[in-house]
Amino acid sequence: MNIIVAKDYKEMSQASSRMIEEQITKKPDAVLGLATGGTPLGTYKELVRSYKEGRADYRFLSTINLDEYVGLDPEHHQSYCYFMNQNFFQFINIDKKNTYIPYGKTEGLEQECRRYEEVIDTVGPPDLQLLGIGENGHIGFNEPGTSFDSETHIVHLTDSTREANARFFESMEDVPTKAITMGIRSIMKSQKIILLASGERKADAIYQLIHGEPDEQFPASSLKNHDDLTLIVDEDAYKKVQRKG
Ligand SMILES: N[C@@H]1[C@@H](O)[C@H](O)[C@@H](COP(=O)(O)O)O[C@@H]1O
Repeated sequence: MNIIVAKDYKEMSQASSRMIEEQITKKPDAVLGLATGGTPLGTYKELVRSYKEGRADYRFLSTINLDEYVGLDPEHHQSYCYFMNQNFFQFINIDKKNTYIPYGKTEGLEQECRRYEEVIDTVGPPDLQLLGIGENGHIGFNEPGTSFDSETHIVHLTDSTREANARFFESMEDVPTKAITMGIRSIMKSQKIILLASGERKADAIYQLIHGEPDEQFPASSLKNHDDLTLIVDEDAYKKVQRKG
C-alpha cells in the first residue's frame, strides 16, 4: 500500500486528480471507477479545471460509478446520478453514453445488479477506481459484515450511514433505506485503487485500515489484498496514525 499524506483537503484533491490525469494521458480511453460523497468533490473540481485549461481530454473516457440509492429517480436531486452530472459530467467533454451508474428506480433490482456486474466486466473493470471511506469502514455502500466475495448487490443501509448522509436530505426520513452497490469483489477487479480520506472524522477508520488485518467487519480492509492501492489522506485523517505510530 502506498500512502500519500497531503497537508489539507485541497492538496489531497490535487494529488488524486494528478494521478487520474496521468492515467488518462497514458490511456485516453481509460475506464475510471468513480465515487460520490463529499470527499471526492475537490478532485472533480480539479479535473474540471484541467479540462478548462486544456490539460485533460475526456472524449474517450468511460466511467463506472460505485453505487446508487434505491427508489430515487436519476433526476432526483439527491441521486448519485444527479450528483455526478452536477459536480463533474456537465462541465467536461465526456460522452454521457459512456457513463454508467446503477439504476435505482427499477422494480427488477436483482436483475439490475446482474446487469451492472456485466457492465463492470465488459466496459471495465476500471483502470483506476476512486474510493472514499465511511466512518465505519464502508466502501461504496458495503457495510460491515459484507462478504469479500460480494458482487453488485442490494444493501440495507445502517442507521449510522443514513445519519451521515442525512445532511444532504431535508430530513432523516427522506434518506433511502436501501442502495445498489458494487460489491467488494467487484471493486477489487480494478487495476489500481485510490482511497481518499479527509478530516479528523476519518482518523479512526484510517488507523484501522493501516494497522488492522483484513476483516469483513471492516469492509475497507479488503483493499489490503489489492496489489496497487494508494491512500491519499490529509493530515487530519492521518492524525491517529501519526500519534500512535
Ligand atoms: N456511498 C458513499 C461512499 O461511497 C462514500 O465514501 C461515503 C463517505 O462519504 P463522505 O466522503 O461524504 O465522507 O459516503 C457514502 O456512503
